[in-house]
Amino acid sequence: MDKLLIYGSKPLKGEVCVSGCKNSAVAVIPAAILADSPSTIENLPYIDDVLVLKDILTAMGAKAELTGHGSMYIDPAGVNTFVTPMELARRMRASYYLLGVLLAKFGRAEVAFPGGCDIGVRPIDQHIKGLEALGAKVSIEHGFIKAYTEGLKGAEIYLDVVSVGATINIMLAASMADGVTEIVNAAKEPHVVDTANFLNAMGANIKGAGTDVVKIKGVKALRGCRHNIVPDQIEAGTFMIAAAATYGDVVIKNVIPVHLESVSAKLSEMGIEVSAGDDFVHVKSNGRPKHTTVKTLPYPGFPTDLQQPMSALLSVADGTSIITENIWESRYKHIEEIKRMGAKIKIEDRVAIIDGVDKLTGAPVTATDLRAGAALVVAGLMAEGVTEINNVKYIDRGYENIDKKLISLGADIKRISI
Ligand SMILES: CC(=O)N[C@H]1[C@@H](OP(=O)(O)OP(=O)(O)OC[C@H]2O[C@@H](n3ccc(=O)[nH]c3=O)[C@H](O)[C@@H]2O)O[C@H](CO)[C@@H](O)[C@@H]1O
Ligand SMILES: C=C(OP(=O)(O)O)C(=O)O
Repeated sequence: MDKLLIYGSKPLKGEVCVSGCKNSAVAVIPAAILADSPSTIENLPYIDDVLVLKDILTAMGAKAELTGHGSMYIDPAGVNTFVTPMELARRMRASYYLLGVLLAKFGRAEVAFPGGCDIGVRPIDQHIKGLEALGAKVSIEHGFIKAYTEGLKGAEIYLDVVSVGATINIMLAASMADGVTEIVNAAKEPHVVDTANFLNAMGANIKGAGTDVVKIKGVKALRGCRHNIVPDQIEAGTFMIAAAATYGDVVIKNVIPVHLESVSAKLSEMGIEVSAGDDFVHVKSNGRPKHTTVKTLPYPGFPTDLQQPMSALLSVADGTSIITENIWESRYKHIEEIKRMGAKIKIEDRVAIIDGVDKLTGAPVTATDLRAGAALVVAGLMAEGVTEINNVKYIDRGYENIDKKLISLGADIKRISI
């Protein structure tokens, strides 16, 4: 298992290009098998989740091939099963999108219970409620979610909680249902919109993605298309935070600045210079950030996926900062690790009280999940001395070449393969 050695206290300077969005890629790739002809997906991040999905589709009979950097050709013609391979499906969260996809395609789906980051209880009751409203019978048996329908029919579905996964899964299933589906209290994240755009490019009729109410008029068939994945706003936000943490001066390219408004606003409040162009943001910091409060919320609120990297930055802010994690109840596992580096943080239920210290010092630490890993990278970049990050596999699930990109900005990082 790889580890990273970060020799910290080096300001990041220069330009870095953001890859395609993980959470969009993991929805669009399975969606491609809804079509009756091949698709080419471009701007895909080269990360473990994408490679696992490629293997899942291949195991199910599709032709899924990487055709150059960031590009995957998917021919669904050979897909011959409604059962997902358990071992592969459990290696990621978003394998559950095959539930909506296979139900729409075959009227049956057997999808292994998904894995993904251990950041709290991750129920799927809203996915199930939505699929049942469309006319599926759903049961949980032997580690599989099994769904069956005589024919999906459009319905109005009110989500009790704003859920990215449930919104996308229902959209996938409803795209070829008979009649109109309305998802009320839908998630508005950029990856929800990107998935709807992909489905529409294949011939679906989805309106309102990016608002609270998504309307899907079912169509008889979908055809393959070419699609460019939107930039990853979480990777972009991580680089923005890393630039601020190292008193750096970084232009982050290939982004959609409006997707980053909550992060830009928060960094600006903390005294960090943030400016934006059409497809880039520029982050410049000359000194210690001011303390602040952060509350994680569904989009367009501050994203939970950036809470962990942000907490690393706040550990050296001037004064006491308060973070409230409203989405996942166990998303503070990185805090014990950052405390080994000298941070002063107290957790009370969903609130982290962070007393900013003058500096962090490098230590051996372990990533417990993807964004915990990103937080430790940010901490390591600003710490005095060497930080050794173990369990880098979690980081590789969601960041393409994080070490190489940071090295290109002047960081001193070594990857050790054990
Ligand atoms: C692959 C992917 O896109 N992952 C993202 C997705 O995860 P994921 O789609 O799993 O997260 P959701 O948006 O569904 O979860 C949001 C909240 O709703 C709750 N909930 C969710 C579903 C459900 O059926 N019942 C229920 O109660 C969850 O416990 C959580 O508190 O959105 C999260 C919130 O932005 C991000 O942290 C993840 O990076
Ligand atoms: C929690 C995350 O991912 P997943 O839902 O794939 O586990 C994440 O991207 O931060």
